Amino acid sequence: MSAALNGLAIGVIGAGAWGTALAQMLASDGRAVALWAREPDLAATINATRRNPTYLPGATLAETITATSDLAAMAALPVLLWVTPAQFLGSVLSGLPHYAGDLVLCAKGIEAGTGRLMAEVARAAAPAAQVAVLSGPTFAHEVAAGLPTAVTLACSGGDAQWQRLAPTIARPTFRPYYSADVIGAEIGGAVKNVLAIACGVVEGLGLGQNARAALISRGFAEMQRFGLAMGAQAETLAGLSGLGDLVLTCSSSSSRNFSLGKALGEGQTASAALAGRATVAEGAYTAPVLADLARQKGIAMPLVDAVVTLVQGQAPARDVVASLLARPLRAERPLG
Ligand SMILES: NC(=O)c1ccc[n+]([C@@H]2O[C@H](COP(=O)([O-])OP(=O)(O)OC[C@H]3O[C@@H](n4cnc5c(N)ncnc54)[C@H](O)[C@@H]3O)[C@@H](O)[C@H]2O)c1
Ligand SMILES: O=P(O)(O)OC[C@H](O)CO
Repeated sequence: MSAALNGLAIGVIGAGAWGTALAQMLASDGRAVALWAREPDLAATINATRRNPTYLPGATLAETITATSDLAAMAALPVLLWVTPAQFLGSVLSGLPHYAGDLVLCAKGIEAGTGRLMAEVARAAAPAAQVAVLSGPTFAHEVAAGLPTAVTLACSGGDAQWQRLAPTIARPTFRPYYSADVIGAEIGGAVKNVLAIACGVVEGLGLGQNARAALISRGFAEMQRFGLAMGAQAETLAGLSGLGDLVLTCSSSSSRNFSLGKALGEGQTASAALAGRATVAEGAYTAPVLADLARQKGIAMPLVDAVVTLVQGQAPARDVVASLLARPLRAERPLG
């Protein structure tokens, strides 16, 4: 299989919904793309049937996508889009410790146990790699279908890395926008997943559109407080990878995080709502570590705390909403 990857410009690590959709988008103009699947039988299925029935059913994949489960073979590619879920970035990347190409991180989350953002995890596992972050409002099935999509591409290597990556990643309906703010791009994606669970709860409880808009706005205030304290730039948080993705994910049950919250709001227990999911709702894993980081920094994130209470099954959704509404009245300013 590795011979088949010789000379390819780009590969995707992780054949979940997002990795598969990114491979499909990259192959949309006939370019060859390598797609690494953790599951060997899934790699074989993709090559034989041009389908990923486990994670992206419905899409017919381009002939120029070559799937493999040989991780070492991917090291030869100069650009890798890394799309394993956040909690598995370190373990999978440790299989390519000497990778020295462009490593474009696409997972949205914070590592539980360590509190590390994705770029920090990546730099520890593959110190020679040049890290970038791709994040924004991007439902996988829409990208796979070729619908117009815009993302933030935050490059730790600045303009020189952007000049390398933009032509490799951009396609007529997929527009990356340049940023040098890696931390800001990471924080927007990680925090919005947690807030999307809260928006799903609002939907599940039938609390209405006013409540959801209030939650998006006050949730954005929490994202800003946390992000700025972590060194993010305000304009990144207000851009595609922050507010843009928050609005998308908080508005649709196409979001796994939103649908998890909806199930909780409808009265399912957290353990039942989380059990048996083949797909990942990153916010459930990020919420506790995000709340810990915020506490350590003295940053108030009441909505994030509420999501932690819910995903840890400590109280039913109605009680959690009642305590949020009973909080003392205060000034609106987001950073106060
Ligand atoms: N699906 C989307 O629309 C979308 C869009 C943008 C970003 N993302 C982000 O992309 C990342 C991947 O999400 P997805 O939707 O592709 O995943 P998914 O839910 O479709 O699939 C789960 C993935 O996890 C992998 N996995 C399971 N156990 C593993 C393990 N022990 N070690 C390594 N990998 C393991 C599976 O192989 C599979 O690739 C997440 O951080 C998600 O937030 C998803
Ligand atoms: O389905 P979700 O909740 O993981 O969200 C998918 C993407 O992150 C939306 O941008």
